Amino acid sequence: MQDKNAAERKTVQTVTSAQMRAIEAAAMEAGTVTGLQLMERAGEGVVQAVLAQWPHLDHAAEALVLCGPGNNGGDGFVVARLLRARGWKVTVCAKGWEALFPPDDVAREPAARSGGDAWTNARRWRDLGGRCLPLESLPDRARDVPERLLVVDALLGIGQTRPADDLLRPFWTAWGRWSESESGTEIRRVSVDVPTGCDCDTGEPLGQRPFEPDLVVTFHAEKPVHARLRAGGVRIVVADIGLPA
Ligand SMILES: NC(=O)C1=CN([C@@H]2O[C@H](COP(=O)(O)OP(=O)(O)OC[C@H]3O[C@@H](n4cnc5c(N)ncnc54)[C@H](OP(=O)(O)O)[C@@H]3O)[C@@H](O)[C@H]2O)[C@H](O)CC1
Ligand SMILES: [K+]
Repeated sequence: MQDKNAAERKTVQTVTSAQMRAIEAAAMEAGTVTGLQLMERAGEGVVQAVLAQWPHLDHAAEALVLCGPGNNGGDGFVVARLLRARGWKVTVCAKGWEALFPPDDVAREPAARSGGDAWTNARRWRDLGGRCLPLESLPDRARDVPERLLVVDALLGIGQTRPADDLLRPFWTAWGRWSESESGTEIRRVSVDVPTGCDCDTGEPLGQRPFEPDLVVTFHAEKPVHARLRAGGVRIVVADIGLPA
């Protein structure tokens, strides 16, 4: 008789985005955790999973973190800060954070976004001297791509609701140019929580071409999209961020 626990361990818990948000809200409501703690643990989980998957990248690779306008982007700013603290060269390219990183370097703090956890982490990145370039600033020549590069997709997560082509276009355009790069360039791609351009509850693409990660690090439990990604050969890691089962 198969050990019941082993069977349980084999079954992967799957939750929908709505269930995820309810679990998160209940934990914050109960005062057992704050959104900022969850975001920090999410970023830590991504970094640990990347180092476990590709230990040779540590101290040897550069990171390009793509941050979107919401909390998925907030996770990205945490990842950027943690990798920089490990000595990585980190470039952040983002959409939706222009007020904090204006081209004229005079930060404006619009009321709209200030106060959220993502805003806090974007400011932490700025306050340690981190810069934030527009998504259109991605290196567009193969020779400008470092020998070892980690691309972090923190554009959209479980909050994506519509085609993401506009957000992904700058990346796919640059990617097309990078693929001409000399052999030996190693580019690894990791998605935070959910690949941008994927509906996490149906697994269906949102737009023409979703981000194509080698690794996805999700939080607390898989979402329905992850089984489909795993079936397609993508490595899925579930990071524990301290939420109750
Ligand atoms: N416990 C947890 O699950 C934790 C999750 N974290 C991270 O938070 C994200 C979810 O963050 P959220 O802000 O809810 O959503 P996203 O960041 O995925 O999306 C942000 C907003 O982007 C807009 N949106 C939606 N689709 C598009 C699109 N195609 N193009 C542009 N913008 C889009 C939308 O806002 P609108 O007002 O424009 O509709 C989204 O709200 C989760 O995935 C985790 O990474 C916590 O950090 C840790 C705990
Ligand atoms: K993502």
